[in-house]
Order: sequence, then C-alpha cells, then structure tokens
Amino acid sequence: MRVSGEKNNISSPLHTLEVHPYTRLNHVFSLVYSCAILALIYQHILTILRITSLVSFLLHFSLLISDIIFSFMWVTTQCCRLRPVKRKTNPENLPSVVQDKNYPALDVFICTADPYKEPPINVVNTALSVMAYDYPTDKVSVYVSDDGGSVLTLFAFMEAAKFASHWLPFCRGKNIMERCPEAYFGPDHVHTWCSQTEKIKIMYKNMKENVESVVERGCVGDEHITSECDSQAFKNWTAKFTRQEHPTVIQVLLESKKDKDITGHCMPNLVYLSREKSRTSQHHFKAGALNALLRVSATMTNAPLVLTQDCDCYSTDPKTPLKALCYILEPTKASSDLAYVQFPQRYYGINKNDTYGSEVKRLYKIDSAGMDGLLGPYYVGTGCFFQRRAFFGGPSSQLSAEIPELNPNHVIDKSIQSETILKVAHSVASCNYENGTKWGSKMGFRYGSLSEDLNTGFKLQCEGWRSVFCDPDRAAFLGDVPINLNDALSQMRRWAVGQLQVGFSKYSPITYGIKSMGLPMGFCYSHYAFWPIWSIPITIYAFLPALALLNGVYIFPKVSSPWLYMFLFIGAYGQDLQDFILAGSTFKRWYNDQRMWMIRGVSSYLFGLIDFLLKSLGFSAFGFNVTNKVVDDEQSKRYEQGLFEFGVASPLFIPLATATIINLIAFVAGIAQIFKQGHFDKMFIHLGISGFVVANSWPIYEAMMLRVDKGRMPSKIILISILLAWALYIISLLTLGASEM
Ligand SMILES: O=c1ccn([C@@H]2O[C@H](COP(=O)(O)OP(=O)(O)O[C@H]3O[C@H](CO)[C@@H](O)[C@H](O)[C@H]3O)[C@@H](O)[C@H]2O)c(=O)[nH]1
Ligand SMILES: [Mn+2]
Repeated sequence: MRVSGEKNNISSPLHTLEVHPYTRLNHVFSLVYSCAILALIYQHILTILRITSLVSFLLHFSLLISDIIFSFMWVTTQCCRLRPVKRKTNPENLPSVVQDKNYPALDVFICTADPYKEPPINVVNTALSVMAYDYPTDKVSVYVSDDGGSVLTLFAFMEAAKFASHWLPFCRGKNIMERCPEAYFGPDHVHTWCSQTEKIKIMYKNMKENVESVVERGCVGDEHITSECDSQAFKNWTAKFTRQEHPTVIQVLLESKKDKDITGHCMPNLVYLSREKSRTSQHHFKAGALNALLRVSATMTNAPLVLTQDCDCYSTDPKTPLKALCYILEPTKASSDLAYVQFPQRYYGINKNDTYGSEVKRLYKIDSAGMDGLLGPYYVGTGCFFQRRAFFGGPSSQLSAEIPELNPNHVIDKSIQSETILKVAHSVASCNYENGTKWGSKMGFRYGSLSEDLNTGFKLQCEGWRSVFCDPDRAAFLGDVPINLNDALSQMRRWAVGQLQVGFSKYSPITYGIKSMGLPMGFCYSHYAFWPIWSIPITIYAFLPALALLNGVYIFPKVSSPWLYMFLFIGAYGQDLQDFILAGSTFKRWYNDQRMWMIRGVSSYLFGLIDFLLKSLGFSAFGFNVTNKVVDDEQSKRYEQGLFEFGVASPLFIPLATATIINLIAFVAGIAQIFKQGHFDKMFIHLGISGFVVANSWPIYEAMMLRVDKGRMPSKIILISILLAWALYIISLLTLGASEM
C-alpha cells in the first residue's frame, strides 16, 4: 500500500492518499476480460456471416448490438479501475497553515422546490445543521432558494431563525456531533439528558408543530405573524402570486453583523430567496436556481467558498468544512486549479438490504474513488464545496461577469440589508437577467441537462479544473431516499434523460470530453452520460432468449461451448461483487443492487431513452419531477420489511411485469421440453438466462400473485402485462416460429 502526502509534502500534511491495494490485480483481470470480449464479438460476426435468413440475421444482430453495448459500458467503467484512491484529511493540521480568523467565508446554497413534496421542516433541519458548523460563524451565510415560491417555506425559515439563536449555542456549548435537530432528538440518537436538553427539545417540538400546522392549513394565519418585518414579507404573496408567476422575494432572516444568539455570540447570515418566475421565460430547474443563488450571494457576501446542498441532505459532522479546507487551502500550487471537493451522497433510513439499490454505491462511492485517482470525481449535486472562481471560466482563463458586483474578487463593504445591495440582488434574480449573458453556457451551473450536476462537473473538468473526492468514515451528509418503487424508478428516469442530454450534446464526453481531458476521464464521463443505453441490451436479453426458447429456436452456443459466456458473466458479476464488498457493502445489498440494475434496464433507462428520443424529435417537453420526500407510514412499514412497493398503476411497471411473465413461462416450458425431447445442451444458455430472470423476479411474482396489501402490483398492470406478453408471443410465433434457423 502506497501512502503519500500527495503534493503537500510538509511534515504535517493536510491530507494523505493511498492507492487501492488491488489495482494491479484489477489491471491484469481487465486485460484478460478484454480478450474475452473480443473473442465474443468475433464469434458473433462469424455467426452472422454464415446466416442466410433475414429473421435469423436480425436475431443475431440484436445480440451483437447488445454485447457491443455491454462491452462499451464495461470498458468505460474500467477507467475507474485504473487508479482508485482513498484519501484522508487531517484538519487538526490546519492551524499550522492558516489561523481560523483567516478561513475563507462560506456561502451555503440550499435548494427546495415544493413544500408538499419537500416538507419545509426538513429543509429547516438541513439549514440548521449547516448553520451550526464548527466554522467562524460570521463567515457562514446560508441561502435558501425556494423554487416553490411558497409562503409556507418562508414562514418555516422565520421560525428557524428564532430557534437557531438557541440551537447554535446549545450545539457549541455541548459540542454535539449531530447538529440536525430532528436527528438529534430522533429515536436513533443517544444523548446525555439534562434540563437544558429537555428545554431545547420542547422548543424544537413547538417550532415543528407550528410549521407543520401552517403547512397543513396551507396559509400563515395572523396568530403566527409576530413582527412588522414578517408581516411586510408576507405581503409579497398577493392574490396574483403563483408558483409559476411571481416577483423576486429576498428576505434577510438573520444578519451576522447585527443578530446575536442568546449567549451574545454572532449568528450566521440566513437569506431566503425565491427568484422571479414568469410563464414566458425558461427557468432551467435546479441549475437556474443555483445560478440565481450564485449571483444573489455574490451581491451580498460573495464568499470564495460555496457549498451546494439539496434540501433533504443534512450535515452530520460539524467539521465537514474544515475537511474541505484541507484541500482548498493546500499551501502548494495544487489548490489553484481545484474546482470542488465532493463528499459522497449517503442516506438515512435505507432498509437492511437496500431493496431499491438506493445507495447507488457504484456511482457515489466506487467510481468516484476511481476518478479521484485521475482528475477527480463527478459533481453529484449536493454535498459539494466549490471555489467560486470555478464558475467563471477555466483556472487560467477567468471570465469577467457582466456587472462588477458578480465577480469573485468583488469586495462588499455594506450591510446585506442595505438598499443598494438589495436592489442589485433583486435585479440579478429576475427572470430575464440571464438573457444575452454567459450564465448557463460559460459561467455558473450549466444548462441543457436535467442532470445539471453531471453536466456542470463535466464542463468544469473540460475547462481544466480538478476535483477531489472526500469520503470520511463518518458521513458528512445524509439524505433522503425514495421508499417506493415508482418514486425510485421515476427518479432514475429523470436522471436518464439528463444523462443522455449530456451524452448526445455537442460537447459529448466521448468526443469533446476525450479531447479535453484524455481517454480515461472521457470514458468515465461517457459511462454515466450513456448509462441509459444499458436499457437496450437489458431489454433485448429480457425478452429475446425467452421468446426464442418458447419457439424452440436456439440462438446461443451449445452446452459444450458456453465457457466464453460463463466467463464473461461470472467475471463481470464477480468483479462487481468484489468492488461492493471492498466498499463496505454486504452480499445481500449487492444482490439487490444487481436486481435493481436489471429492473431499471427495462423501466427507468428504457423510458428515459424514449423520453429523450421523443423530445429530440420535438414531440414532448422535459420536466423536472421533484422526488417525493414525504413519508407514508404504511409504506414505511413495508419498506422496513424489505417488500417491494408497487401500489400505483405506473407504466414503468409494464415492461417489467411482462418480462417476468414471459421468462417464467419460457423457463417452465423449457424444463418440460427437456423431459420430453432432450435438447438440454442447446437450451442451456437460454434456460440459464430465463432462470436467472425468474430467480431475480421472485418479489415481482409475489406482488402479482400472493400479496394482498396495498403495495401489491395493481390488477390493471397485471392485465396489461399478460396481454402484452401474449401479443409478443404471437409475434414471435409468426416470425421466429415460421422461419428456418
Ligand atoms: O426546479 C427545481 C427542481 C429541483 N430543485 C431542487 O433540486 C434538488 C434535487 O431534486 P430531487 O427531486 O431531490 O432530485 P434527486 O434525483 O433526488 O437529486 C439528484 O439528482 C439531481 C439531478 O437530477 C441533482 O440535482 C441532485 O443534487 C441529486 O441529489 C432538490 O433540493 C430540489 O428542491 C430546484 O431547486 N428547482
Ligand atoms: Mn433528492
């Protein structure tokens, strides 16, 4: 194991790095596996050359295409295996580099978009957890962007501002680790009890009840309005104010220079922002919200460091910004081209075996560590510390903003509530502000993809910026996961569209990316930009072998020569399993993850691909469907038991149910066939594939046939799927059955 204080070779390094011990072994394996892939493609081509009938040609051609796509995805992911690294930070060494009074200021951006899908009390918890950071308080500013334009969210934050003046000194005084009140007072957290704790717990409960009752009523009653200032703010919500059409609202809830907590210590800045909306302009979803935040914060505090947070991702470690500083304040030149320090997305409330593969371990942990050994990991939308400079062109070719107030070196000497500042802040948050500027194309977060995170990180790295993956053992942030299959699949469907928008753009990773960053990084980005094309081979393998088997048509080599297939299958799965286990996962979690990969293949990825094609042909428009973060108790219970939650009649379930029905019938019919007439050797791979699908589909059969609870598969979906399966069988009968193979 090689350990080095990469490029910060002082006696007490701020961070160290070690290369993964299995790297060499992985290289050798990759080489062998590549040869096997070539052999398979060669075999396919030979078969195709010998074919005489059209149907047979189409069959084998689709297998060839499938295997080429599988291979492409495999090859691109190998780049993450070139040099995976693990880093460690030493924040205790920071004082030898810089005193805390000289730490850079930090602007935290929290995005929320819908008070009914993202309960304001949760957003407040996220904000409180970062406001309480162990960081010079006067240097921290928290900006909340509310794309829902909701008075309920603003009200929640007014309450939060009051509660914070008790909560922050409490955290500091007791030096507690868990600074998100909901988590601190939650059932999973043990703390020493005292009267002060009891008092603050009651305060929190009161605030929570207030906020929840207002949200439930849908409006802020007069009894909740305590000051003239609050009352003025609520006046913005006139009768004409709607979510899609309203002026900018900026409300300074706490100002560091003026507001003190109950011990007299200063408070961080806390600003509520709801950018202007109009039906006639484009808002670019979250990327647009983040750019508005970048500009508004520039006019008010202009901190050199920016942290982006999703509203559900609260901080679980108050030292997190110090860990980021370990890279950003590196005394050598290495930090000058460092755009961001990414902490992985991790989650609370995942069930024991992670039924829906919600950890997304490959993306968030394994491959991120892999890219960290090259030029740095993806940006994943939340838990990421940026240098503000990174949003203004490449490290050595900085661009100038259209007004001086927005430039990273602009110094602010006025109160954030002064009229001049508020005036500029309002103007940069207006919906036409970006017209004719570089925002979204060369500056700020980049537009053009629903996955603004992948898109922005990619573009920054193409400009020559580096990034760092910071993955401490204790999670830095914990977020929320969907606990029903429809939400989980819909989320990935949106991702799929966003990824393809990057993959098939003018600046595709496979062309522009490779040119700008070199082959390995270009491939890493290509892997995720083309993720959804996995749907093509997965769907083909889900249907074709089973339909062929039902028709007595055998398209794979005999049992005497399936070794190549076996090696490729076991090799890829084994390698995946090894990565998961080494990343601290369990066999069962890995098993569920591979199952979800197949499920997504015939649902999220497939629908995402179709969405993308329809949009590209001009048939439909993209929307950002915000993931639901409200918990249903009954659903939660079933989730805890590890049951799959279908429940709603979602079209996403149709291809899934159809594939499971066809494979079950094919498998049973195939076994019966063996008893009747032998042919085992010819059927071997067919049976293997169908058997594999059937084994993985147990929870789906259970949801279709055995369960009676609300989470079962809706009868409508079962019926449509049976009809579809039957139709597919008839089509296969007419084509495969009639042709001569
Ligand atoms: O118009 C919008 C839509 C969304 N959001 C916010 O964006 C965040 C992410 O949305 P969510 O529905 O939770 O999406 P997820 O799929 O869970 O998020 C992942 O994927 C997104 C890209 O699709 C990234 O932006 C996120 O950081 C990443 O966690 C949330 O805080 C939303 O409030 C906005 O601010 N404005
Ligand atoms: Mn989310």
